[in-house]
Amino acid sequence: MSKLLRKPNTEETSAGVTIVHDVTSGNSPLEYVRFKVVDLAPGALYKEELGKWECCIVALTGKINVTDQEQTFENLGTRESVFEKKPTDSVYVSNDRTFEVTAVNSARVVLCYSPSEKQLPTKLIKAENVGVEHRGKYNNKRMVHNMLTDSDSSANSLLVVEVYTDGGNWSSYPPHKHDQDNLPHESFLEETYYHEMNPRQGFVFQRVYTDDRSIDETMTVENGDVVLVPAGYHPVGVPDGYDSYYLNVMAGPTKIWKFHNDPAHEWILDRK
Ligand SMILES: O=C(O)C[C@@H](O)[C@H](O)C(=O)CO
Repeated sequence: MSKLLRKPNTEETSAGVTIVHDVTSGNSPLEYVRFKVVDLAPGALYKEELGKWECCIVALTGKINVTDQEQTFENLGTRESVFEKKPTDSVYVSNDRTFEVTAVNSARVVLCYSPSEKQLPTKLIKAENVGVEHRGKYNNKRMVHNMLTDSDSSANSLLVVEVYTDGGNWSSYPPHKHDQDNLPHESFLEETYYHEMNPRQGFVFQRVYTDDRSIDETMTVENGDVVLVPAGYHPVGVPDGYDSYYLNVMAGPTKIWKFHNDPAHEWILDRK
């Protein structure tokens, strides 16, 4: 299996808590992005001291309470399935704080991290304040939920978006990359993809490749998988009959998303 593809863990880690994914700099090629998916049974508690990491806690499905031990936000979460295709609530918690998440009912929580030194206020990102964007034409249509964008000063480094791609379409396409710290032309941002499919037995294909092909992996991605993008172009193709959801976390030395399209395929954008 590709080193860039991670399968979900289904074994309970402690009472009512399953760490489905845990991508760290120790077990991956990523230095700027850490990523975790946690399943909580009703009433279960997950607690973490952040140290020098900022974190965006996404109420992916189900309902949760979140506290940073000063403020508490209750009944966060808007959906039972990501395929309800409506935005959800998140909480931004800065470095050097401790947070707790308690499940009100059965919940899946996504934790998105990047290195951070400067403390910022804890912030509730309410579903109704998440920007919804429609991109693309022909078979390149997708819908994006912008939870933390590069123009949002709520976080130091983190970018978090959700992307819906209907069956038969492509996204992160034409292929683009952001692996050179060469602004204003291109920024360096690592990225993770957390994928789901509807119906859940579906699969999508994701290719991650660099110009020199030192990375060139084409992966069959199934429900609940994570794909790591340390560098390179990273398009996603979705077979007919199945809808795709993914959540992206991006971070790097500068919080600017300035991507570079693969020149071989950029013409896709110029079609009338
Ligand atoms: O517009 C899309 O297809 C989504 C992608 O831009 C995705 O968020 C990404 O690849 C970011 O670099």
